[in-house]
Amino acid sequence: MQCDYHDRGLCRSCTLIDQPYALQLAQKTAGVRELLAGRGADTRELEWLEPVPSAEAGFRNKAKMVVAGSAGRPTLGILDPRGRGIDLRHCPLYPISVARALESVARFTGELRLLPYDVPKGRGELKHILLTVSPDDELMLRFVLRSDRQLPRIRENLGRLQDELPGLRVVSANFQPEHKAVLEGSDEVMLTEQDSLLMRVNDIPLRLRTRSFFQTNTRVAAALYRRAAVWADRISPSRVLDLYCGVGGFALHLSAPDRRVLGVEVSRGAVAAARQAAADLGLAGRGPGSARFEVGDATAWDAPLGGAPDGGDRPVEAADLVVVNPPRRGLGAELSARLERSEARDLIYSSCNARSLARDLAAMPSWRAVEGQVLDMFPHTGHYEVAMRLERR
Ligand SMILES: C[S@@+](CC[C@H](N)C(=O)[O-])C[C@H]1O[C@@H](n2cnc3c(N)ncnc32)[C@H](O)[C@@H]1O
Repeated sequence: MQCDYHDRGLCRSCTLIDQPYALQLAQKTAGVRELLAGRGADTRELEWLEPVPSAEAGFRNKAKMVVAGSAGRPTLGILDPRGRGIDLRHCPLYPISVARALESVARFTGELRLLPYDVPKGRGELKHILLTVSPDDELMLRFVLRSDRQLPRIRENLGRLQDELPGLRVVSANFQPEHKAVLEGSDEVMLTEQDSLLMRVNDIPLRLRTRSFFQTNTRVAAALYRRAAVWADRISPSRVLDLYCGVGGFALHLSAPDRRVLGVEVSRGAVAAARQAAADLGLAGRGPGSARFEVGDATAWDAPLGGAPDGGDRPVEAADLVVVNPPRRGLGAELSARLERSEARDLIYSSCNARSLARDLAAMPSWRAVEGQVLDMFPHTGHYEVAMRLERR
């Protein structure tokens, strides 16, 4: 893929962009095999499935843009080493609809003369623009501001931006008052009535709220959830536990009339969104065919899963199939130990960091890896997703 920003030395985020895509994919596949084999995971019976490639351009569903420049002529992109803005609004990783929307947003903030936050001087109001696009080309826009001073002006004029961007469904203002390199703060106000973006993935109507995680490459995420669903159908579990469930991508793809699915996630907004999607699909409740979501720390989760033979609740360790999809840091010692002594017979581990995956698998010697697949969620970088199916030895 060719990128002007890269060729002109303005952006170096895509470290592998000069390598042909097929080579990138082959290196990722070879890299994960080597890493797992070298760290003590039981991979003797591991069969690798064909890797899932990504589109080379237009695959990222979320743009996280630092705003800099002047009030009348903002830049949306990154900062150079001296804190000056580099405009990346036509970055080829984003779909055309995102580039168009960023044009409109830049014009809008310029017309309102919202002063970009100046990092070296610690002055200004507008820090970041966060824009997410759904598979139906609908948009969620979040203004990250230093304070609420400019909020009334944004509110008053928002109708103009909505007229220009008919797909703009969700708009919010997030406040990040501190002078530090953090993308967003903990306070957020909605500027539209609609508070979640419909993210239809494989016909499952997931809902994304403002501060929740969503896989950044929607098409590859769709392949990941389909892969997990195929594995689950083969395993045919009656109780599924989805730890680190986010807005419910795995849990809702794995639901079936004879299964109870429980998702656990630390973010309240994500759990609310997952519950809404479950209700939309008619999966609310606790019985067979239900998908339930609870707020909790996955590493310490001990609420009951439901479905005991006596009609009562069973401990969570009694899940037949556990799905884990942790952040880059992985499961850690505590959860690895719980999975090691759990009653579960099957485990699906989806990881965006093969190093922490390898460490966790080495800490769970009673599990053997039987199938694995690299899913290239992040082309042109060294990162990738890897999905593993494990069975109790
Ligand atoms: C890689 S994302 C996976 C989300 C989801 N499985 C999906 O496919 O979109 C990791 C998720 O774990 C959540 N998380 C982080 N630490 C957690 C913890 N200790 N307990 C539960 N959830 C946690 C994050 O909020 C995030 O939603």
